[in-house]
Amino acid sequence: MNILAPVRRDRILAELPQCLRKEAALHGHKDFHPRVTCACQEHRIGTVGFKISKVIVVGDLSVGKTCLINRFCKDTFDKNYKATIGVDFEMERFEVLGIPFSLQLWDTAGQERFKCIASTYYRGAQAIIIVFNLNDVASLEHTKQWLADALKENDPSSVLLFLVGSKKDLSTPAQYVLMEKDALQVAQEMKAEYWAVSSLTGENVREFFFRVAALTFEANVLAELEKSGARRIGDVVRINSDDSNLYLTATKKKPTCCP
Ligand SMILES: Nc1nc2c(ncn2[C@@H]2O[C@H](COP(=O)(O)OP(=O)(O)OP(=O)(O)O)[C@@H](O)[C@H]2O)c(=O)[nH]1
Repeated sequence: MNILAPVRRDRILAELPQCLRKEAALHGHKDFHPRVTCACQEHRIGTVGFKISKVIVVGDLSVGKTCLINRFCKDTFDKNYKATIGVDFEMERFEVLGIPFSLQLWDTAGQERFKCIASTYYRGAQAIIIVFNLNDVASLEHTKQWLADALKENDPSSVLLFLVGSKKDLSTPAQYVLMEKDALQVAQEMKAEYWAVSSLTGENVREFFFRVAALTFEANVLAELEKSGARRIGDVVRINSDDSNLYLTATKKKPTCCP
């Protein structure tokens, strides 16, 4: 029996959402990777692991991490500051290329005194969102330390990074241009994708989280296909350590559309 309600109609991704700035994008492809599209079309998406991805949101206190998550998940905005104590958690459900997919969004505390509690939740993230305030250059400088701390608990070669400037509504266009120049440079050094958002007005919030969902989904499916690649027809399977080899033979119809 399926006890989950259907995914909201406005959480369905049939195409790859585009980046904000090509200079600092995780990749500039227009579509999902062909292997991912193909595997989803044929429902060859294997084990369940990749259908949920853990995402942690880190950054200085009061940069707007909680407001960012609340704008996306609940479409609310609170102008009063309430510090996050340790961590909070939201689960957001999507459908990507016809496949149900969820993001676990971990909102962590920026205040120093709660940081050690929050950091115990960093492990096992597939994506790290590092937030800074577009009107506070110190918060941008601190993003490098936030990233270093988060990466101590994660595999830097497989985790996706997003650098997000918040409170865009408070910047004048001239201030914004200056800040963006520095932020793009930091994003390029970190190999992160850059976004600028406002949780007050909602500018770019939905676009940003759709991009996070799409890219983590894509990375997960590719990793899953990579793992199961060892079990493809024609591959050598080594048994024990006695040098005997077996070759997998065709037991299933070969996929028709895979590159
Ligand atoms: N104008 C404006 N204010 C914002 C925006 N986002 C957040 N704020 C305000 O900034 C303050 C801090 O926001 P939070 O989301 O609680 O900050 P946080 O990063 O979660 O803070 P910690 O939990 O201490 O780490 C609140 O008063 C929010 O109303 C925004 O986009 N525009």
